[in-house]
Amino acid sequence: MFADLLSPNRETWPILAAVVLLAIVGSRLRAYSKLRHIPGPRWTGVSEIPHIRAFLSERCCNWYTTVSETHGPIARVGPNTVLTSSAEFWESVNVKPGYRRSKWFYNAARFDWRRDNVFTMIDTEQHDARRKMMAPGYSGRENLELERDVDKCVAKMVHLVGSYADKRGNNTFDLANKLQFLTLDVIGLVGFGKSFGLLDVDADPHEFVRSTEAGLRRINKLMALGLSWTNRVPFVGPSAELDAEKATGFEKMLTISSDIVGEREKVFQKNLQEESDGGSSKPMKERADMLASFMRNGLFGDELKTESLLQIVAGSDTTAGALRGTMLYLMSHPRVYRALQAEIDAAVRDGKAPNATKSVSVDELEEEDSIISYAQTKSLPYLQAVVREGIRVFPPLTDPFARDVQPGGDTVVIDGKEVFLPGGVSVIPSWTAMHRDRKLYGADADLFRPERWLETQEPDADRLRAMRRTNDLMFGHGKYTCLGKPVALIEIHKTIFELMRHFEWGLVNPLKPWDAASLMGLWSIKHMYVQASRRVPSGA
Ligand code: HEM
Repeated sequence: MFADLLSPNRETWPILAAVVLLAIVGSRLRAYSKLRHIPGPRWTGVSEIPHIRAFLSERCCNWYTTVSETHGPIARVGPNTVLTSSAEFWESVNVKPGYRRSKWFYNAARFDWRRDNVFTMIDTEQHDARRKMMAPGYSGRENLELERDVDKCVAKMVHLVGSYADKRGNNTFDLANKLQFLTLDVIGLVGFGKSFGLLDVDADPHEFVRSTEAGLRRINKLMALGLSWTNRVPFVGPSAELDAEKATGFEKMLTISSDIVGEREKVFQKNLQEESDGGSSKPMKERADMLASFMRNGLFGDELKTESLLQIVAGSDTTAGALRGTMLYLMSHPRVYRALQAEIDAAVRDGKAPNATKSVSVDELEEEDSIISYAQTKSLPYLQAVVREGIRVFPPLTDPFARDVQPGGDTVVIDGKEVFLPGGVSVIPSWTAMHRDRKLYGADADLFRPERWLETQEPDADRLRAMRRTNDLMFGHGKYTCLGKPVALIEIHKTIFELMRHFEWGLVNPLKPWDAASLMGLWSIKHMYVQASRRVPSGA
């Protein structure tokens, strides 16, 4: 009989087929039994196909929102995966010691098969040690040039938009594209001490934008098909080896960043040597920026290059997404648009913001104090509320950022009910559902209404605190909190203030304001055509 099965004939084929079928059914039933107590869309208990299809549609976030609305704050989206819109639970997932990042998502985000960066590190001790070396550089503490660098780029952005506003004839332009130039230039200057110069030439000669989108699309597919592990396979996974021949794309980005980092490291090491030989303390005289801080904290060589490249990937699409979303909602909500401009004009009149309205040349705009300072933006409550509301109604992150439940499993309380999660199950945040939770934000949670951040006083102080905590989750939590949060917040507040102070905005096609795809948890947005015209602030 056994010998017959090894060399099947007409009679043994059906037996073989039945055994295979039974094995498949058995494995699916075992998979189903794991999360059968958690509701979810049909087939998700036994198959990954619905989730894979959602990833490949490049609108997975929409599916997540529907699933959360239909099945509640914890829902099953695959035989081993749950989705949560509970802010409290997601917060706890990020601080409980046994939970760790899920390989299937974070491995896909690797851009070199040889090494991880701080974002892709699964091992928590390794992650914590690397993060410690980098945190001072990302904060303003050891990065004294941070705000000034952002100012230079925002000034160039205002100048570029002004050049379109002054154009005769068709003066429309793709705001999504210009905002990406801005965020890339900021990362270049803040992270490497050298801007990529995209705003200067109003072009992307090395095709950074196109290549980033293509790279994200590729890894989105890898992740969807369960092939993230290939990113760790020697010579199969992506490589950070330089190909000097490549004049464009990700390789060019790599060459440019690698050259700058290499140069800076040489100077740093030389100064360090002189210092230890008894010379002056030159390393401290270096540009006090992110790179210098990383090196002062012991990050060198390939690790330094990898982490520097991570800034570009982690910091450009995210911040550009937040800016695009907020500008779109402002343009489509005239009441909010006018209220923000009224606060901006009053701030300029009352001396709470620099009066730069007459200065239109880029040199003048770059002059000290022509761009609102970050400290000044904090005295503008409506602007603060607009920024919070912008990332709430249009979360700049879309998909996974998954975590694995601790090996022994965990019993969690969601909406007052105890739920057991077996060890190794992946937990995914449902960003939009979490940030539009009606119980927390009220019946109008879907509406762009910045006032909600201002009107909640006693006896609702607790609710306001909960709203802020939930909103802050957009930048991660605990030891995974976004390292670039200070950079992003400085950039977003300043940019929204200056774009709304200097220009009136209109959408070219309100029926289809942009083309958007969700790739690896980030928005890839283009074709956001707008018209901007110069404005004279009231009372100026
Ligand atoms: C609106 C803009 C941004 C948003 C919404 C955002 C969001 C996030 C989130 C949610 C995480 C945590 C990921 C996780 O839980 O695994 C994160 C991590 C990170 N972000 Fe951001 N980010 C933004 C801008 C930036 C910028 C501008 C930079 C760089 C200058 C940056 C650099 C990083 C880095 C290096 C990490 C990894 C931190 C770690 O693993 O310890 N981000 N970001």
